[in-house]
Amino acid sequence: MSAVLNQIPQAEFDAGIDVTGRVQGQQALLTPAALAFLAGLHRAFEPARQARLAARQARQQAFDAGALPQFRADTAHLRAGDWTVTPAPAALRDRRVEITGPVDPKMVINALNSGANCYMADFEDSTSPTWANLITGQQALRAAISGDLVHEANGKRYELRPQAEQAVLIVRPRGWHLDEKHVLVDGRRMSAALFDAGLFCFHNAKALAERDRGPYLYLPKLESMEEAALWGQVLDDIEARLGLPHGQIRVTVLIETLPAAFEMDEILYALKDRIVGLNCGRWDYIFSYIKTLRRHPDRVLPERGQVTMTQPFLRAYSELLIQTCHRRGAHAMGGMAAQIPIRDDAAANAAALARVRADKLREVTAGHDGTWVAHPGLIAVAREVFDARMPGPNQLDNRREDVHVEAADLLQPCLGTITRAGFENNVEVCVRYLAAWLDGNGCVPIHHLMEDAATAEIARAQLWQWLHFPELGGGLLHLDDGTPVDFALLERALIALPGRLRAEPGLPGIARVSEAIGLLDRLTHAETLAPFLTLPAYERLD
Ligand SMILES: CC(=O)SCCNC(=O)CCNC(=O)[C@H](O)C(C)(C)COP(=O)(O)OP(=O)(O)OC[C@H]1O[C@@H](n2cnc3c(N)ncnc32)[C@H](O)[C@@H]1OP(=O)(O)O
Ligand SMILES: O=CC(=O)O
Ligand SMILES: [Mg+2]
Repeated sequence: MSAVLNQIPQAEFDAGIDVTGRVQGQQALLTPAALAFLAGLHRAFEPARQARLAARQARQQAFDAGALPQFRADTAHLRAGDWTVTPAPAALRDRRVEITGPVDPKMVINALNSGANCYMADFEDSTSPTWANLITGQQALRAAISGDLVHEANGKRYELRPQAEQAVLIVRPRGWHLDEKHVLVDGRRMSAALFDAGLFCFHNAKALAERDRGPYLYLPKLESMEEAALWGQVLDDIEARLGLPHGQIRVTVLIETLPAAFEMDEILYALKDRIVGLNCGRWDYIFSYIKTLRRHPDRVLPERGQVTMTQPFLRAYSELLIQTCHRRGAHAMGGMAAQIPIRDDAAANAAALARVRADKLREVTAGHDGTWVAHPGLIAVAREVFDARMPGPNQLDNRREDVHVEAADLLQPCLGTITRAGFENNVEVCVRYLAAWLDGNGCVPIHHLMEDAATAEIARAQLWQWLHFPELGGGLLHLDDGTPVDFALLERALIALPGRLRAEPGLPGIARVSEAIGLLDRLTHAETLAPFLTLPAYERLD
């Protein structure tokens, strides 16, 4: 890359910005220039962010009143048009295996060294956004990029492999809906998305450009083309202020909300100069299906474990994503199987790996260009499956012209049941995950499955919808053994939990279990489904 970058702008102390969090060493990140840069982003884009969040609410009101998502009439010309996105940079042409994970220094080193093609460093679904986690994560990424990151834990020293052998770094900032309460600009909380993405780009864009890379971002939880366009404006502005060439920052967008599945072409178009691909964020997508259609009793989902990617509505979503991406020259990334290695039980471990293998085989056969793994122990399985079926760096030329997905296919009801084990598992996952999250841990293994904010949201939203089913006009739901699904059932499950959890030694977040139970109880009793679990939980963090 030959572009000459301007110096990062120097700035005077900005009296309008107030940092309320304190973590050792944060001054090196939150310099006057960095803070002025963040304040500039806030002042330029906060009104537009709020307008987009209000538009989400208005759209949800229409869905609650009976409307169903549909393809937009006003953008039919974009869907019909013949255009493609800017080709991927060399570093992102082959991304067959991407490892994801939180941003603590050990994880960052392990993920970059893991042998995966890319590492998605996650400030989102798998990070509990305590101030300490955010600052430590930004420090770790900055040190990793400059080659200085080392870490010591449990008598072991962690060092990075040479840069040429490291996974390509992609960073996932938090979504539009979240605030960063530790940074106030003119007395108002700034957007968490702008904080994460802005701070990362401010400190690392130049060093990445010198390596022929750029800040590469994964953008989560978008609901519309206008939200994508807002990201486009933000990234244009970041590039202009940092003196980066236009298009240096490249993005992959997660299609993980039901409304966004109806605007995939539009989202690609809105970010045409910088988008590299779309990703099937299946867990948030299932959550969003429940949330969007929460007042449509004819579309209630069965228990979480039965909602697999082979269900017709999920198959339609992934196939439409592949077809849309490949028509536009963009990568169609697959998603995350929830199984993780099981250390102390060989048979269970083999079964978990077989589930992962089957999931990856489905993805590569359908035409995905790469996939996600949650744990280094799964890289070999994913790579083997993709290597066997994808000889080139990607399969953009697999156009999937056989796919014909209509709105009704994306909205199809899903057959299945609710068992007692399924109901109780939802309760347990919510409580255990919330307790861990409140304790600062955003990703935990529960019953040998990876649980993060997205998987926990499915459990939380299902409980709300099932328990409110009579008010939604659906009548009382019953478990497959005939037991009514009512608040008494929830109470019985909640009462039994603390004793059971205390018996498990070393459970993450055990001290916060009562608080988690209280929060889940309030969220499930509330008249309306709260848009995100992490909104009320965040008020209790730190
Ligand atoms: C819906 C979505 O958004 S999916 C994307 C978000 N989710 C994720 O990114 C999942 C990330 N994964 C994880 O956090 C973890 O793998 C968990 C919580 C699922 C399991 O964690 P653990 O039970 O602690 O894993 P385990 O003990 O087997 O780890 C073994 C080693 O692998 C490392 N490891 C585990 N997962 C990862 C990872 N994703 N990236 C890098 N290293 C990892 C551990 O740090 C540990 O290293 P060490 O031996 O040097 O101490
Ligand atoms: O972010 C990924 C998802 O599945 O949700
Ligand atoms: Mg997600």
